[in-house]
Amino acid sequence: MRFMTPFAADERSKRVPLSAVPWKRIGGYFKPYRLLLALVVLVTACGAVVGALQPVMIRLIVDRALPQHRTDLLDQYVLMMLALVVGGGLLGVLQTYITSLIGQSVMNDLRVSLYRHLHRLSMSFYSKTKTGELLSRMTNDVQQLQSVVTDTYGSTINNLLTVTATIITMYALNAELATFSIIFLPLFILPTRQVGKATFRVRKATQERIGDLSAHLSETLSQSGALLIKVFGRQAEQTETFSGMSQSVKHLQMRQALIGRWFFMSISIITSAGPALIYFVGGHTLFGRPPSIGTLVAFTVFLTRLFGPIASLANLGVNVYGSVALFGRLFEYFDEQPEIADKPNAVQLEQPIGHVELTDVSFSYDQNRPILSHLSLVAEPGEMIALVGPSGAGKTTVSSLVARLYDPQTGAVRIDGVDLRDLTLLSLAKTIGVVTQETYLFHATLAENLRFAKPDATDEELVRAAQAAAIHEMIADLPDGYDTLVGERGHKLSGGEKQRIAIARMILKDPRIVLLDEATSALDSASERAVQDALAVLLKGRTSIVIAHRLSTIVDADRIYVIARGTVVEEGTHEALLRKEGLYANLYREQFERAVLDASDRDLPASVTIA
Ligand SMILES: Nc1ncnc2c1ncn2[C@@H]1O[C@H](COP(=O)(O)OP(=O)(O)OP(=O)(O)O)[C@@H](O)[C@H]1O
Repeated sequence: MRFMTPFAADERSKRVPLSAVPWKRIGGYFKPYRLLLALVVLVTACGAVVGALQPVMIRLIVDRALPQHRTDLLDQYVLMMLALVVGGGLLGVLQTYITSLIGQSVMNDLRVSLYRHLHRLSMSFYSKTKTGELLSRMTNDVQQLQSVVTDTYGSTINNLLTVTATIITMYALNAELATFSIIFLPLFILPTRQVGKATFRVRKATQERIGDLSAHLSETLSQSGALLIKVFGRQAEQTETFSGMSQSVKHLQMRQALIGRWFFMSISIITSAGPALIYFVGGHTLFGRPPSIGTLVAFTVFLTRLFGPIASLANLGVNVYGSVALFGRLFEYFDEQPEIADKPNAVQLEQPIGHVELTDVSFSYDQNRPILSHLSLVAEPGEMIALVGPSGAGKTTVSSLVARLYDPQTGAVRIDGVDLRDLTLLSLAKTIGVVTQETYLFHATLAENLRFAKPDATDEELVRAAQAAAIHEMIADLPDGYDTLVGERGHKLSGGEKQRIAIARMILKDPRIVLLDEATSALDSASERAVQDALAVLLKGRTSIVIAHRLSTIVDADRIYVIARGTVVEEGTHEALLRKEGLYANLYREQFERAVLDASDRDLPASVTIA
C-alpha cells in the first residue's frame, strides 16, 4: 500500500512557460467546431450591442422623457428597455447553449480519443501506471478542463465584445468622461487580480488534496484494500492518515471561503466607488462641458457593466494557465507510444494451423535484467506442451511473448512460420486464447461475460459452451440463470466456478492456440475434477502451452520444457525426464512424490499443485 504524505508535491504545481504551450495541438481539438465558434462570436456580439444600448435608454429616459413629462416617450423607452433586457437574456441563453455544446463536444472527443489511445498502449504502460491516477485523469481532469475551457473561452469572447461595445458607446456619448473612466479602471482592477490569483492557488491546492483523498479512498476502501487493512489490523493508522488529508482539505476550503468573502467585499466597494467618482467628476464639471444628468446616470451603469468583464479579462492568464496545465497532463498520455503496434504491411493469419515456435529468444522487461536468454521451444499443431520450472524462471514471460504482450529483444516468436511482428494484432488475438490464473469477470450478467468472447453467440451456443465447461448446471440452478449479475470481479462465484466460466468463455472463442496458466490455488477434489474435465474439452485438438502446476497435466503433456534462469534446461516426456535424473526429476520429487505417496490409498490426486 502506498503511503501518502498529505502535502506531497504534485506535478500539477509545475509551471509550464506559455511559450511551451502546445497551442496548435489544443486548437486542433476545437477545429471541427469552428462554425459553431463563429456563431458564438456573432451571438455574443449581438448580446454586447443589446447590453450597451440599455444605458443609452436610461439616458434618454432621464434626459428627455422625465424632464419634459413626455409619458408617450417614457412608454416607448421603457418598452424598448424591456425588449432589450428580454432580448439580451435570450441571447445569453443561446450563447451558453453554444459554448457548452462546443466545450462538452471537445471534452467528449478528448475523452474518447484518450480511451482509444490507452487501449492501443502496450502492457508495459499498464504495469508502470497506477490505475487510480489513470482514472482520475480520465474523469476529473477532463471534467475540470471542460469547466475551465467552457468558462474561459465563453466568457472571454463575451467580455471582449462587451468591453468593446460599452467603450464605443461611452465615447459616442461623452469622450472626456469615457477617457476618465478608462484611465481609472485599472485602479479598480488590480486588487481583483490579486484576489483572483490567490483564489486560483487555493482552489488548485484544494483539488490536489481532494485528488489525494480520493486516491486514498479508492485504494483503502476497495475490496482487496479493506481486506488487507483488516487482516493486518491497520485501521487506526489508515484512519489517521485519512484524517490528516481531510484536515488539510478543511483548512484549504476555509481559506477559499474567506478569500471569496474578501473578493465580494472588494467588488462591492469598487463597484460603489466607481459611480461615486463619476458623479463627483461630472458634478464638478472637471472636464470640458458639463454632462447631462442622463449621461452621468448612464455612465454609472456603463462602469458597472465594464467592471466584471475587465476583471475577468485581467484574470484570463490565470485561467488559461490552469487549462494548459490540465491539457498538458492529458497530452502526457497521448504522447505514450504503443510499443506493440501493427506494422504497415502486417498480414492476417488466415486459417491458422497452430504451429508455435520460439527461436533463440532473449528478453528483458527493463533492458537491465535479462529475463529470458536464448530460449527455444516448439509446439506442433494440436500438441500440448507444459512449461515447468522454479518460481520466477520466466514461464509467464514466455506465455506473454507468445500472446505478443511484449516483443523479444532478439530471436523470434513465430506462429505457422510467421514472425508475430509481421501479423496484425487483431488476427493474433483471434488465434490465441489466454486463460490466466486469476479469472477476471466484468460486472455484468453471466451471459454478457460469456459473450465477451463471441458477441454474436446464440443462446444455444452459450449453453453448449457452458455444458462443455461443466458449468451449465450450476448456472441453470441460479434463480436468474444466465442473466445472473456477476459481482465486482466475479466475487459472487467460487474459485472453481470462475475458472470454469473462463474456460467456457474460451471454448466460445474457439482459438487455435491456447495459453493456459494453471491455477495454483487448490480446489476441493470435486470442483478440481470438474475444472480438469472442462480443460480437457478446451484443449482437445488445439495447440496449447500450459504453465503447468498439476501433475495430471504434466503427465499428459506431449512434451515438457523445464525452464530455469530464463532458458530451457531440459525437455522431453515425463518418463524420459525422470530417467534423466536432472532438474525435472528433483522438482518432481520435491513437489509431487510426497503428495502422491500421501494419497497412494486414493485415486491419483488431480489436485496436486506446485505452489
Ligand atoms: N512486468 C514486469 N516488469 C518487470 N519484471 C517482471 C515483470 N513481470 C515479471 N517480471 C520478472 O521476470 C521474472 C520472470 O517472471 P515470470 O512471471 O515470467 O516467472 P514465472 O516462471 O512465471 O514465475 P511463477 O511460477 O512464480 O509465476 C521475475 O523475476 C519477475 O520479477
